[in-house]
Amino acid sequence: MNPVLVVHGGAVRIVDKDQKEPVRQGIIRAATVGYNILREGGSAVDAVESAVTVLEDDPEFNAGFGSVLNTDGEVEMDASIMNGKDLSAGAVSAVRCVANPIKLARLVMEKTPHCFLTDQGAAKFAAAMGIPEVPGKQLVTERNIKLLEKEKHEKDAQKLDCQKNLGTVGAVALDCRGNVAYATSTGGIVNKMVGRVGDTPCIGSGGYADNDIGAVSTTGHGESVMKVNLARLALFHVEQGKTLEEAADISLGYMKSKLKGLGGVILVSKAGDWAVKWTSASMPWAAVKDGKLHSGIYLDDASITDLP
Ligand SMILES: CC(C)C[C@H](NC(=O)C[C@H](N)C(=O)O)C(=O)O
Repeated sequence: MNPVLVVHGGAVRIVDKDQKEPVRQGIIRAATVGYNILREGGSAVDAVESAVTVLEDDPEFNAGFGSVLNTDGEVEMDASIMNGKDLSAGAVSAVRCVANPIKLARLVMEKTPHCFLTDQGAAKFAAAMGIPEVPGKQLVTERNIKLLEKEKHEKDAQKLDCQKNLGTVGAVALDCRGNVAYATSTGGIVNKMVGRVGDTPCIGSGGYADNDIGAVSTTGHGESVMKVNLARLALFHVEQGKTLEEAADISLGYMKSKLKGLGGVILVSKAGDWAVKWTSASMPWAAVKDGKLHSGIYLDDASITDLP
């Protein structure tokens, strides 16, 4: 089986001119790291975890270091991961002082009898697993302090603003043994209430993976994504015989028509097909298959190159 790796860097985002290149570079770096794991025979779970870790460490994206701030000016992060082989899943929400929430989500999946830990319990578990605590302030970037200030001064703060600098991250993979997996990680939405949990850690909303169908990772307005179970909905349509592109269009279209919710999805099928779709202004993405790297940010700027 030829491995496939797809990553995204969030939806509803107008990438500033001076940010376009670092965003593209970050996405390509993550795709390359993930794909190299698959190429060397590694598992889909390892590949998606590593790709998302690269993006959590990159301040250009709204996950890990670079996460947007809640109304108290703090970082609270959500993440989830799923193994399509046995439907095992792990998630964390409202975690504050870890560098890589996706690694913690994987530990929840593999080292506990549960699939979802939150807030203080997640922090305790992280400490028990020997994950170093990072001071919350270390995750806060100057850009996100400014973004929160701007958001607080805007009258219509609840309205989705396409100028906001956002960038939830996610990955899906198919490995050479035919296993699929997804990972998604986010700082959520700027100026969110303390304790607000979005779609990203919710299995079926932030992502889904089943070897009999494929894998999906989502981004978008969390309150909308959750209400339609966007990831599972997309895979349902694949199960019903739709192509990946059709399934993505139908499920994103449903979210838009029912809730005016915008977002994006990346998908890989068990057969090794892949698709990327969004209803927002843009979505940085990259996909690697057969050594070819496909990437883009807007609708009309997809490019194909050989993987370095
Ligand atoms: C404004 C939104 C649509 C932008 C999008 N945000 C998320 O994906 C947030 C995540 N789904 C949540 O709700 O917690 C982004 O980061 O690109």
